[in-house]
Amino acid sequence: MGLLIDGKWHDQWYDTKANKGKFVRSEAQFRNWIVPNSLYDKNNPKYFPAEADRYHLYVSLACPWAHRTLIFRKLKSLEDVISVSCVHPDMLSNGWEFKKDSHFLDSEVEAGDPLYQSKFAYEIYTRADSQYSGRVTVPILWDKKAQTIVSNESSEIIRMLNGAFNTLTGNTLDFYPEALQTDIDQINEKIYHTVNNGVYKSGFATTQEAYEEAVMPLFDALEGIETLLSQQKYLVNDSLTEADWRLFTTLIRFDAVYHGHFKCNLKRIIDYPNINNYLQRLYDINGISGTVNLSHIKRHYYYSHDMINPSRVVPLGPTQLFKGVYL
Ligand SMILES: N[C@@H](CCC(=O)N[C@@H](CS)C(=O)NCC(=O)O)C(=O)O
Repeated sequence: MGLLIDGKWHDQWYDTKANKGKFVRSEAQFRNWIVPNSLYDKNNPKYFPAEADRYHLYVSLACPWAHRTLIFRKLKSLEDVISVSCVHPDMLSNGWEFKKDSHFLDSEVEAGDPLYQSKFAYEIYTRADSQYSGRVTVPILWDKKAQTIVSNESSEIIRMLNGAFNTLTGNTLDFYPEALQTDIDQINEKIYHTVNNGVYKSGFATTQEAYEEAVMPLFDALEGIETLLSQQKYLVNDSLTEADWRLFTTLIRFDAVYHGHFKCNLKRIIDYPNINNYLQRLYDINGISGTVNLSHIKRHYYYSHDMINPSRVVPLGPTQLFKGVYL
């Protein structure tokens, strides 16, 4: 675990001392946009055109943020338009690595860096900006033509995948429809702070206060979601939207890693009947179960974060991913 400073790799853990034991997530730095051809303006340096076989996604199958982008690639029929490859689940002193390892092969996503045969993900960042300073995170949306990073912010990548490539794929499903955008933004904001990032704030906290400050709102939010889902099918009424997929990637990891490893153990997801039915509904959508790789998920968290789990022993359970789905 580490970061780049002026293009040089430094091995260091998150500095929670500066924030009274709290984990504070840094902002992603590459924030360009792939836009539909009708909106493309070559004079705007932030805009990239929607083209087939031009972009590559570097993901970790363990990472909930990267998982969002894999889901959108699937939902929006982009498998033949945007290529993908994944890092090894162990994120150690060199950060994410492109190691091929027969124990962690995935049936859908190839391992490694097929474009440049890099050893480490930080090489992708320095290829885009040789003086880059900051964290080396996944997902990375890479432009093979301009040889640069379009975006390393999952919430924005999924918006691009949702809307920019429709004329190429003919897939016009819309998970961020205009009429629901205010509601989606509102629920996203709450769930991001309390749940998506809430599990990390709990797990990476280095004081009791910082931990409790994160874990209590997390479970309040889960109770609220459980109640909401007793009245409606999805987070925004009965429409399946981006908000559901953003929540899904945290929920699907919860009982396997966040409950134990991140000390989010007031309850398990399996204890919430409505959330379980909801998870089942999402998991059963065509192609989604194939984006969930529990062996990468468990190995990554328990093995990489040795300051939380010094023995690096990976627990065998749980036996169910959620109610009714056995591992
Ligand atoms: N804002 C980013 C966050 C991505 C992120 O933090 N990814 C984690 C993996 S789950 C990572 O790569 N962490 C490496 C690090 O922080 O050094 C997004 O949503 O795309």
